[in-house]
Amino acid sequence: MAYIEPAPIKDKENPFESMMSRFDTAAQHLGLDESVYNVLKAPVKQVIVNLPVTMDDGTIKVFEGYRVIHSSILGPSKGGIRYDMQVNLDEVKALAAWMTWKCAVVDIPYGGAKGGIRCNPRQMSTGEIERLTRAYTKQLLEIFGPDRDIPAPDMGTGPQEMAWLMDEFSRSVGQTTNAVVTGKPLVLGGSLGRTEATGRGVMVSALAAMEKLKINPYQATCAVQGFGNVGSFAALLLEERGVKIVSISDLSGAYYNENGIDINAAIQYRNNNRGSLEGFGGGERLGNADELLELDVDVLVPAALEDVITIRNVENVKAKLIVEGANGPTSFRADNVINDKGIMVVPDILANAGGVTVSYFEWVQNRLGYKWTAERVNRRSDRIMKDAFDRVYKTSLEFKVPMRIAAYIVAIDKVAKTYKFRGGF
Ligand SMILES: NC(=O)C1=CN([C@@H]2O[C@H](COP(=O)(O)OP(=O)(O)OC[C@H]3O[C@@H](n4cnc5c(N)ncnc54)[C@H](O)[C@@H]3O)[C@@H](O)[C@H]2O)C=CC1
Ligand SMILES: O=C(O)CCC(=O)C(=O)O
Repeated sequence: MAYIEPAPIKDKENPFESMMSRFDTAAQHLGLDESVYNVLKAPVKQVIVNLPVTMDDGTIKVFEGYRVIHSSILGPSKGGIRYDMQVNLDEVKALAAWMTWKCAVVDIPYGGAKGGIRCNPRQMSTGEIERLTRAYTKQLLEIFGPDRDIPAPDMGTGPQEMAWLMDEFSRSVGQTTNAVVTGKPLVLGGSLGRTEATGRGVMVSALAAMEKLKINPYQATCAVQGFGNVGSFAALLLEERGVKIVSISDLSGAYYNENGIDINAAIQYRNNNRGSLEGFGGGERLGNADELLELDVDVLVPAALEDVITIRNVENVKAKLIVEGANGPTSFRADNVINDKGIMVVPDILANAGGVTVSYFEWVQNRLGYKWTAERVNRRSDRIMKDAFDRVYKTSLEFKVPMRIAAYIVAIDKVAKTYKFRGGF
Protein backbone atom coordinates (compact mmCIF):
# COMPACT_ATOMS: atom_id res chain seq x y z
CA MET A 1 0.00 0.00 0.00
CA ALA A 2 1.27 3.49 -0.91
CA TYR A 3 1.52 5.03 2.55
CA ILE A 4 3.16 8.45 2.81
CA GLU A 5 6.47 8.61 4.69
CA PRO A 6 6.54 11.28 7.42
CA ALA A 7 8.41 14.31 6.09
CA PRO A 8 11.51 15.60 7.94
CA ILE A 9 10.97 18.25 10.63
CA LYS A 10 10.54 21.69 9.08
CA ASP A 11 10.11 25.13 10.55
CA LYS A 12 6.41 25.17 9.80
CA GLU A 13 3.99 22.31 10.33
CA ASN A 14 1.67 21.30 7.52
CA PRO A 15 -1.88 20.40 8.62
CA PHE A 16 -2.47 18.21 5.56
CA GLU A 17 0.57 16.13 6.52
CA SER A 18 -0.77 15.85 10.07
CA MET A 19 -4.13 14.66 8.76
CA MET A 20 -2.50 12.12 6.40
CA SER A 21 -0.23 10.73 9.10
CA ARG A 22 -3.21 9.85 11.33
CA PHE A 23 -5.20 8.62 8.31
CA ASP A 24 -2.33 6.27 7.37
CA THR A 25 -1.99 4.89 10.90
CA ALA A 26 -5.73 4.23 11.17
CA ALA A 27 -5.84 2.72 7.65
CA GLN A 28 -3.07 0.29 8.65
CA HIS A 29 -4.98 -0.76 11.80
CA LEU A 30 -8.09 -1.35 9.69
CA GLY A 31 -6.21 -3.19 6.93
CA LEU A 32 -7.88 -0.83 4.45
CA ASP A 33 -7.55 -2.13 0.92
CA GLU A 34 -5.41 -0.11 -1.44
CA SER A 35 -8.12 1.00 -3.86
CA VAL A 36 -10.28 2.40 -1.06
CA TYR A 37 -7.19 4.00 0.51
CA ASN A 38 -6.43 5.74 -2.77
CA VAL A 39 -10.01 7.00 -3.11
CA LEU A 40 -10.10 8.42 0.41
CA LYS A 41 -6.66 9.95 0.65
CA ALA A 42 -7.19 12.84 -1.78
CA PRO A 43 -9.99 15.40 -2.18
CA VAL A 44 -12.42 14.89 -5.07
CA LYS A 45 -12.43 18.57 -6.05
CA GLN A 46 -10.23 21.60 -5.33
CA VAL A 47 -11.39 24.99 -6.58
CA ILE A 48 -9.34 28.20 -6.42
CA VAL A 49 -11.09 31.44 -7.30
CA ASN A 50 -9.89 35.00 -7.80
CA LEU A 51 -12.21 37.54 -6.26
CA PRO A 52 -11.95 41.17 -7.37
CA VAL A 53 -13.61 43.43 -4.79
CA THR A 54 -14.14 47.19 -4.90
CA MET A 55 -12.79 48.55 -1.63
CA ASP A 56 -14.29 51.56 0.14
CA ASP A 57 -11.56 53.84 -1.24
CA GLY A 58 -12.51 52.92 -4.82
CA THR A 59 -9.51 50.66 -5.52
CA ILE A 60 -10.01 47.09 -6.65
CA LYS A 61 -8.33 44.39 -4.61
CA VAL A 62 -8.15 40.76 -5.71
CA PHE A 63 -8.52 38.08 -3.05
CA GLU A 64 -7.83 34.36 -3.40
CA GLY A 65 -10.60 31.98 -2.30
CA TYR A 66 -10.78 28.21 -2.02
CA ARG A 67 -13.37 25.47 -1.77
CA VAL A 68 -12.21 21.89 -1.41
CA ILE A 69 -14.61 18.95 -1.49
CA HIS A 70 -12.86 16.05 0.14
CA SER A 71 -15.65 13.48 -0.17
CA SER A 72 -19.36 13.15 -0.95
CA ILE A 73 -19.55 9.45 -0.19
CA LEU A 74 -21.78 9.80 2.88
CA GLY A 75 -23.91 12.61 1.42
CA PRO A 76 -23.68 16.27 0.35
CA SER A 77 -20.39 17.77 1.43
CA LYS A 78 -20.41 20.01 4.49
CA GLY A 79 -17.92 22.40 6.03
CA GLY A 80 -17.23 25.94 7.10
CA ILE A 81 -15.68 28.94 5.39
CA ARG A 82 -12.66 30.61 6.98
CA TYR A 83 -11.57 34.23 6.54
CA ASP A 84 -7.96 34.56 7.65
CA MET A 85 -4.59 35.69 6.31
CA GLN A 86 -3.10 32.20 6.78
CA VAL A 87 -5.66 30.46 4.52
CA ASN A 88 -3.91 28.33 1.88
CA LEU A 89 -4.72 25.27 -0.20
CA ASP A 90 -2.99 22.71 2.03
CA GLU A 91 -4.80 24.05 5.08
CA VAL A 92 -8.19 23.95 3.33
CA LYS A 93 -7.47 20.41 2.06
CA ALA A 94 -6.73 19.23 5.60
CA LEU A 95 -9.81 20.99 6.99
CA ALA A 96 -11.99 19.43 4.26
CA ALA A 97 -10.74 15.92 5.04
CA TRP A 98 -11.29 16.49 8.77
CA MET A 99 -14.92 17.34 7.92
CA THR A 100 -15.34 13.96 6.19
CA TRP A 101 -14.00 12.12 9.23
CA LYS A 102 -15.91 14.34 11.67
CA CYS A 103 -19.30 13.77 10.03
CA ALA A 104 -18.60 10.03 9.97
CA VAL A 105 -17.58 9.95 13.67
CA VAL A 106 -20.88 11.52 14.75
CA ASP A 107 -22.76 9.49 12.16
CA ILE A 108 -24.47 12.27 10.21
CA PRO A 109 -25.19 11.89 6.47
CA TYR A 110 -22.65 14.34 5.06
CA GLY A 111 -19.36 14.27 3.23
CA GLY A 112 -16.61 16.76 3.96
CA ALA A 113 -15.63 20.12 2.47
CA LYS A 114 -14.07 23.39 3.56
CA GLY A 115 -13.60 26.83 2.11
CA GLY A 116 -11.62 29.93 2.85
CA ILE A 117 -10.54 33.31 1.63
CA ARG A 118 -7.12 34.76 2.37
CA CYS A 119 -8.08 38.10 3.88
CA ASN A 120 -7.97 39.98 7.16
CA PRO A 121 -11.61 40.66 8.07
CA ARG A 122 -10.53 42.74 11.06
CA GLN A 123 -9.09 45.30 8.65
CA MET A 124 -12.10 45.39 6.32
CA SER A 125 -15.35 47.34 6.55
CA THR A 126 -18.71 45.57 6.70
CA GLY A 127 -19.40 46.62 3.10
CA GLU A 128 -16.08 45.18 1.87
CA ILE A 129 -16.71 41.87 3.66
CA GLU A 130 -20.21 41.72 2.17
CA ARG A 131 -18.91 42.33 -1.38
CA LEU A 132 -16.18 39.73 -0.85
CA THR A 133 -18.69 37.14 0.42
CA ARG A 134 -21.03 37.77 -2.50
CA ALA A 135 -18.15 37.53 -5.01
CA TYR A 136 -17.07 34.20 -3.48
CA THR A 137 -20.63 32.86 -3.60
CA LYS A 138 -21.09 33.90 -7.25
CA GLN A 139 -17.90 32.09 -8.22
CA LEU A 140 -19.03 28.92 -6.46
CA LEU A 141 -22.70 28.80 -7.50
CA GLU A 142 -22.16 25.52 -9.31
CA ILE A 143 -20.53 23.93 -6.28
CA PHE A 144 -22.94 25.02 -3.53
CA GLY A 145 -26.46 23.65 -3.14
CA PRO A 146 -28.62 22.09 -0.40
CA ASP A 147 -28.03 18.64 -1.91
CA ARG A 148 -24.48 19.26 -3.15
CA ASP A 149 -22.26 21.28 -0.86
CA ILE A 150 -23.43 23.18 2.23
CA PRO A 151 -21.12 25.80 3.79
CA ALA A 152 -21.19 27.08 7.39
CA PRO A 153 -19.16 29.47 9.58
CA ASP A 154 -15.57 28.90 10.67
CA MET A 155 -12.82 31.20 11.93
CA GLY A 156 -13.48 34.80 10.94
CA THR A 157 -17.04 34.19 9.69
CA GLY A 158 -20.42 34.02 11.40
CA PRO A 159 -24.18 34.36 10.84
CA GLN A 160 -23.91 37.61 8.84
CA GLU A 161 -21.59 36.09 6.19
CA MET A 162 -23.89 33.05 5.99
CA ALA A 163 -26.88 35.37 5.45
CA TRP A 164 -25.13 37.12 2.53
CA LEU A 165 -24.16 33.76 1.04
CA MET A 166 -27.72 32.50 1.34
CA ASP A 167 -29.10 35.70 -0.22
CA GLU A 168 -26.65 35.67 -3.15
CA PHE A 169 -27.34 32.00 -3.87
CA SER A 170 -31.13 32.50 -3.58
CA ARG A 171 -31.04 35.46 -6.02
CA SER A 172 -29.20 33.40 -8.58
CA VAL A 173 -31.61 30.45 -8.45
CA GLY A 174 -34.68 32.72 -8.21
CA GLN A 175 -36.05 31.38 -4.93
CA THR A 176 -35.20 31.58 -1.25
CA THR A 177 -33.04 28.55 -0.54
CA ASN A 178 -32.13 28.68 3.12
CA ALA A 179 -30.88 25.06 3.28
CA VAL A 180 -27.85 26.00 1.12
CA VAL A 181 -25.96 27.17 4.19
CA THR A 182 -26.08 26.66 7.97
CA GLY A 183 -25.11 28.87 10.89
CA LYS A 184 -27.55 31.52 9.61
CA PRO A 185 -29.18 34.16 11.80
CA LEU A 186 -32.32 32.79 13.51
CA VAL A 187 -34.66 35.00 11.44
CA LEU A 188 -33.31 33.49 8.22
CA GLY A 189 -33.88 29.90 9.30
CA GLY A 190 -30.92 29.46 11.63
CA SER A 191 -31.29 26.86 14.35
CA LEU A 192 -31.58 27.59 18.03
CA GLY A 193 -28.45 26.26 19.68
CA ARG A 194 -26.13 26.52 16.62
CA THR A 195 -24.13 29.47 17.97
CA GLU A 196 -23.24 27.58 21.16
CA ALA A 197 -23.17 24.11 19.55
CA THR A 198 -19.43 23.62 19.00
CA GLY A 199 -18.53 24.85 22.50
CA ARG A 200 -21.33 22.75 23.94
CA GLY A 201 -19.98 19.62 22.23
CA VAL A 202 -16.52 20.44 23.63
CA MET A 203 -18.08 20.61 27.11
CA VAL A 204 -19.95 17.29 26.67
CA SER A 205 -16.84 15.46 25.46
CA ALA A 206 -14.65 17.07 28.14
CA LEU A 207 -17.02 15.88 30.88
CA ALA A 208 -17.17 12.39 29.36
CA ALA A 209 -13.36 12.21 29.30
CA MET A 210 -13.07 13.60 32.84
CA GLU A 211 -15.35 10.84 34.02
CA LYS A 212 -13.05 8.22 32.45
CA LEU A 213 -10.01 9.90 34.04
CA LYS A 214 -11.83 10.25 37.39
CA ILE A 215 -11.36 14.03 37.40
CA ASN A 216 -14.06 15.73 39.45
CA PRO A 217 -15.25 18.81 37.45
CA TYR A 218 -15.78 20.72 40.70
CA GLN A 219 -12.10 20.30 41.57
CA ALA A 220 -10.74 20.70 38.05
CA THR A 221 -8.88 23.60 36.46
CA CYS A 222 -8.90 24.44 32.79
CA ALA A 223 -7.18 26.76 30.30
CA VAL A 224 -8.85 27.74 27.02
CA GLN A 225 -6.89 29.10 24.05
CA GLY A 226 -9.03 31.24 21.72
CA PHE A 227 -12.02 33.24 22.89
CA GLY A 228 -14.17 33.31 19.76
CA ASN A 229 -17.24 31.25 19.05
CA VAL A 230 -15.83 27.89 20.16
CA GLY A 231 -13.53 28.92 23.01
CA SER A 232 -15.89 31.32 24.76
CA PHE A 233 -18.86 28.94 24.78
CA ALA A 234 -16.69 25.98 25.79
CA ALA A 235 -15.33 28.06 28.70
CA LEU A 236 -18.78 29.31 29.73
CA LEU A 237 -20.43 25.89 29.64
CA LEU A 238 -17.55 24.18 31.47
CA GLU A 239 -17.63 26.92 34.10
CA GLU A 240 -21.38 26.36 34.52
CA ARG A 241 -20.60 22.69 35.27
CA GLY A 242 -18.14 23.53 38.03
CA VAL A 243 -14.80 23.65 36.19
CA LYS A 244 -12.55 26.54 37.21
CA ILE A 245 -11.32 28.33 34.08
CA VAL A 246 -7.99 29.78 35.21
CA SER A 247 -6.78 31.09 31.86
CA ILE A 248 -8.21 32.31 28.55
CA SER A 249 -6.56 33.92 25.54
CA ASP A 250 -7.16 35.50 22.18
CA LEU A 251 -5.06 37.41 19.64
CA SER A 252 -4.53 40.16 22.22
CA GLY A 253 -2.77 37.84 24.72
CA ALA A 254 -3.45 35.38 27.55
CA TYR A 255 -5.06 36.18 30.92
CA TYR A 256 -4.61 34.17 34.13
CA ASN A 257 -6.48 34.14 37.43
CA GLU A 258 -5.79 31.32 39.89
CA ASN A 259 -9.19 31.87 41.52
CA GLY A 260 -10.97 31.42 38.21
CA ILE A 261 -11.87 33.91 35.49
CA ASP A 262 -15.47 35.14 35.45
CA ILE A 263 -16.34 33.94 31.94
CA ASN A 264 -19.60 35.87 31.65
CA ALA A 265 -17.70 39.04 32.48
CA ALA A 266 -15.02 38.18 29.92
CA ILE A 267 -17.64 37.59 27.21
CA GLN A 268 -19.34 40.87 28.03
CA TYR A 269 -15.99 42.69 27.99
CA ARG A 270 -15.11 41.18 24.59
CA ASN A 271 -18.54 42.00 23.13
CA ASN A 272 -18.16 45.65 24.17
CA ASN A 273 -14.55 45.81 22.95
CA ARG A 274 -14.89 45.02 19.22
CA GLY A 275 -14.46 41.29 19.80
CA SER A 276 -11.13 41.54 21.66
CA LEU A 277 -10.00 40.78 25.23
CA GLU A 278 -7.36 43.55 24.94
CA GLY A 279 -7.25 45.32 28.33
CA PHE A 280 -9.35 42.68 30.14
CA GLY A 281 -8.84 43.15 33.86
CA GLY A 282 -10.26 39.87 35.17
CA GLY A 283 -6.86 38.19 35.23
CA GLU A 284 -3.17 39.03 35.05
CA ARG A 285 -1.71 39.11 31.56
CA LEU A 286 0.81 36.35 30.85
CA GLY A 287 4.15 37.51 29.38
CA ASN A 288 3.75 35.21 26.39
CA ALA A 289 0.29 34.10 25.26
CA ASP A 290 1.57 30.59 24.44
CA GLU A 291 2.39 30.07 28.16
CA LEU A 292 -1.30 29.19 28.47
CA LEU A 293 -0.59 25.87 26.74
CA GLU A 294 2.00 24.95 29.36
CA LEU A 295 0.02 25.82 32.50
CA ASP A 296 -0.36 23.21 35.22
CA VAL A 297 -4.09 22.60 34.67
CA ASP A 298 -6.23 19.46 34.49
CA VAL A 299 -7.83 20.30 31.16
CA LEU A 300 -6.47 22.20 28.18
CA VAL A 301 -8.85 23.34 25.44
CA PRO A 302 -7.05 24.68 22.35
CA ALA A 303 -9.83 26.51 20.47
CA ALA A 304 -8.04 28.85 18.08
CA LEU A 305 -5.84 27.50 15.30
CA GLU A 306 -3.87 24.56 13.93
CA ASP A 307 -0.48 23.38 15.12
CA VAL A 308 -0.20 25.12 18.47
CA ILE A 309 0.92 21.96 20.29
CA THR A 310 3.98 20.81 18.40
CA ILE A 311 7.26 18.99 18.93
CA ARG A 312 8.65 22.35 20.14
CA ASN A 313 6.42 22.75 23.21
CA VAL A 314 4.74 19.39 23.82
CA GLU A 315 7.30 18.34 26.47
CA ASN A 316 6.11 21.30 28.56
CA VAL A 317 2.39 20.53 28.36
CA LYS A 318 1.18 19.58 31.85
CA ALA A 319 -2.56 19.05 31.34
CA LYS A 320 -3.97 15.56 31.97
CA LEU A 321 -6.60 16.01 29.30
CA ILE A 322 -6.59 17.94 26.01
CA VAL A 323 -9.97 18.56 24.39
CA GLU A 324 -9.47 19.91 20.87
CA GLY A 325 -12.00 22.65 20.17
CA ALA A 326 -9.95 23.85 17.19
CA ASN A 327 -9.32 21.80 14.07
CA GLY A 328 -5.81 20.36 14.00
CA PRO A 329 -4.32 22.12 17.06
CA THR A 330 -1.85 19.27 17.63
CA SER A 331 0.74 18.43 14.99
CA PHE A 332 1.27 14.73 14.33
CA ARG A 333 4.87 14.95 15.50
CA ALA A 334 3.62 15.78 19.00
CA ASP A 335 1.38 12.69 19.19
CA ASN A 336 4.00 10.24 20.45
CA VAL A 337 5.14 12.55 23.25
CA ILE A 338 1.53 13.10 24.29
CA ASN A 339 0.92 9.37 24.36
CA ASP A 340 4.16 8.69 26.27
CA LYS A 341 3.16 11.28 28.86
CA GLY A 342 -0.20 9.54 29.30
CA ILE A 343 -2.22 12.60 28.34
CA MET A 344 -5.70 11.80 27.04
CA VAL A 345 -6.68 13.72 23.91
CA VAL A 346 -10.27 14.07 22.77
CA PRO A 347 -9.41 14.74 19.12
CA ASP A 348 -10.83 17.55 17.01
CA ILE A 349 -12.90 15.30 14.74
CA LEU A 350 -14.80 14.18 17.85
CA ALA A 351 -14.55 17.09 20.31
CA ASN A 352 -15.68 19.88 17.98
CA ALA A 353 -18.30 17.90 16.07
CA GLY A 354 -21.17 19.52 18.00
CA GLY A 355 -21.15 22.40 15.50
CA VAL A 356 -21.70 20.34 12.39
CA THR A 357 -24.21 18.20 14.28
CA VAL A 358 -26.43 21.20 14.97
CA SER A 359 -25.76 22.44 11.42
CA TYR A 360 -27.29 19.15 10.31
CA PHE A 361 -30.30 19.84 12.55
CA GLU A 362 -30.56 23.32 10.98
CA TRP A 363 -30.57 21.81 7.48
CA VAL A 364 -33.20 19.24 8.54
CA GLN A 365 -35.41 22.00 10.00
CA ASN A 366 -35.02 24.12 6.84
CA ARG A 367 -36.10 21.18 4.70
CA LEU A 368 -39.04 20.43 6.98
CA GLY A 369 -40.03 24.10 7.16
CA TYR A 370 -40.25 23.67 10.92
CA LYS A 371 -38.42 24.97 14.00
CA TRP A 372 -37.22 22.82 16.88
CA THR A 373 -37.00 24.13 20.44
CA ALA A 374 -33.56 24.80 21.95
CA GLU A 375 -34.26 22.01 24.43
CA ARG A 376 -34.79 19.50 21.61
CA VAL A 377 -31.66 20.64 19.74
CA ASN A 378 -29.46 20.44 22.83
CA ARG A 379 -30.84 17.12 24.04
CA ARG A 380 -30.29 15.49 20.64
CA SER A 381 -26.84 16.96 20.06
CA ASP A 382 -25.68 16.02 23.58
CA ARG A 383 -26.84 12.45 22.92
CA ILE A 384 -25.01 12.30 19.59
CA MET A 385 -21.82 13.68 21.14
CA LYS A 386 -21.94 11.29 24.09
CA ASP A 387 -22.66 8.27 21.85
CA ALA A 388 -19.78 9.26 19.56
CA PHE A 389 -17.45 9.63 22.55
CA ASP A 390 -18.43 6.17 23.82
CA ARG A 391 -17.96 4.64 20.35
CA VAL A 392 -14.48 6.12 20.01
CA TYR A 393 -13.50 5.20 23.59
CA LYS A 394 -14.60 1.60 23.04
CA THR A 395 -12.64 1.45 19.76
CA SER A 396 -9.54 2.80 21.50
CA LEU A 397 -9.72 -0.08 24.00
CA GLU A 398 -10.48 -2.63 21.29
CA PHE A 399 -7.56 -1.59 19.01
CA LYS A 400 -5.31 -0.50 21.92
CA VAL A 401 -4.76 2.90 20.29
CA PRO A 402 -5.10 6.51 21.51
CA MET A 403 -8.48 8.23 21.15
CA ARG A 404 -7.30 10.15 18.07
CA ILE A 405 -6.46 7.04 16.06
CA ALA A 406 -9.63 5.38 17.35
CA ALA A 407 -11.71 8.29 16.00
CA TYR A 408 -10.06 7.93 12.57
CA ILE A 409 -10.68 4.16 12.67
CA VAL A 410 -14.40 4.69 13.40
CA ALA A 411 -14.65 7.31 10.63
CA ILE A 412 -12.64 5.59 7.91
CA ASP A 413 -14.40 2.29 8.56
CA LYS A 414 -17.80 3.92 8.06
CA VAL A 415 -16.82 5.84 4.90
CA ALA A 416 -15.02 2.80 3.41
CA LYS A 417 -18.01 0.50 4.04
CA THR A 418 -20.38 3.05 2.51
CA TYR A 419 -18.07 3.43 -0.49
CA LYS A 420 -17.96 -0.32 -1.05
CA PHE A 421 -21.75 -0.65 -0.90
CA ARG A 422 -22.27 2.29 -3.26
CA GLY A 423 -19.43 1.43 -5.63
CA GLY A 424 -18.87 3.08 -8.98
CA PHE A 425 -17.34 6.34 -7.86
N1 LIG B 1 -17.29 27.89 14.56
C1 LIG B 1 -17.54 26.60 14.55
O1 LIG B 1 -18.69 26.16 14.63
C2 LIG B 1 -16.42 25.62 14.51
C3 LIG B 1 -15.10 26.00 14.62
N2 LIG B 1 -14.13 25.04 14.69
C4 LIG B 1 -12.73 25.40 14.83
O2 LIG B 1 -12.52 26.09 16.07
C5 LIG B 1 -11.44 27.02 15.93
C6 LIG B 1 -11.93 28.41 16.34
O3 LIG B 1 -13.02 28.75 15.50
P1 LIG B 1 -14.06 29.90 15.91
O4 LIG B 1 -14.20 29.95 17.39
O5 LIG B 1 -15.26 29.67 15.07
O6 LIG B 1 -13.30 31.16 15.38
P2 LIG B 1 -13.49 32.69 15.83
O7 LIG B 1 -13.03 33.49 14.69
O8 LIG B 1 -14.86 32.91 16.39
O9 LIG B 1 -12.47 32.83 17.06
C7 LIG B 1 -11.11 32.54 16.95
C8 LIG B 1 -10.46 32.97 18.27
O10 LIG B 1 -9.10 32.55 18.28
C9 LIG B 1 -8.30 33.67 18.68
N3 LIG B 1 -6.95 33.49 18.18
C10 LIG B 1 -6.49 33.58 16.91
N4 LIG B 1 -5.17 33.38 16.90
C11 LIG B 1 -4.80 33.15 18.18
C12 LIG B 1 -3.58 32.84 18.81
N5 LIG B 1 -2.45 32.76 18.11
N6 LIG B 1 -3.58 32.65 20.16
C13 LIG B 1 -4.71 32.74 20.87
N7 LIG B 1 -5.90 33.00 20.32
C14 LIG B 1 -5.93 33.20 19.00
C15 LIG B 1 -9.02 34.87 18.10
O11 LIG B 1 -8.61 36.08 18.72
C16 LIG B 1 -10.45 34.50 18.48
O12 LIG B 1 -10.69 34.75 19.84
C17 LIG B 1 -10.96 26.90 14.48
O13 LIG B 1 -9.94 25.94 14.44
C18 LIG B 1 -12.19 26.34 13.77
O14 LIG B 1 -11.86 25.64 12.58
C19 LIG B 1 -14.43 23.71 14.68
C20 LIG B 1 -15.71 23.30 14.56
C21 LIG B 1 -16.80 24.20 14.37
O1 LIG C 1 -21.26 23.51 10.83
C1 LIG C 1 -20.73 23.04 9.84
O2 LIG C 1 -21.34 22.63 8.88
C2 LIG C 1 -19.23 22.91 9.73
C3 LIG C 1 -18.46 23.56 10.84
C4 LIG C 1 -17.01 23.38 10.58
O3 LIG C 1 -16.49 23.98 9.66
C5 LIG C 1 -16.21 22.48 11.37
O4 LIG C 1 -16.77 21.64 12.07
O5 LIG C 1 -14.98 22.56 11.30
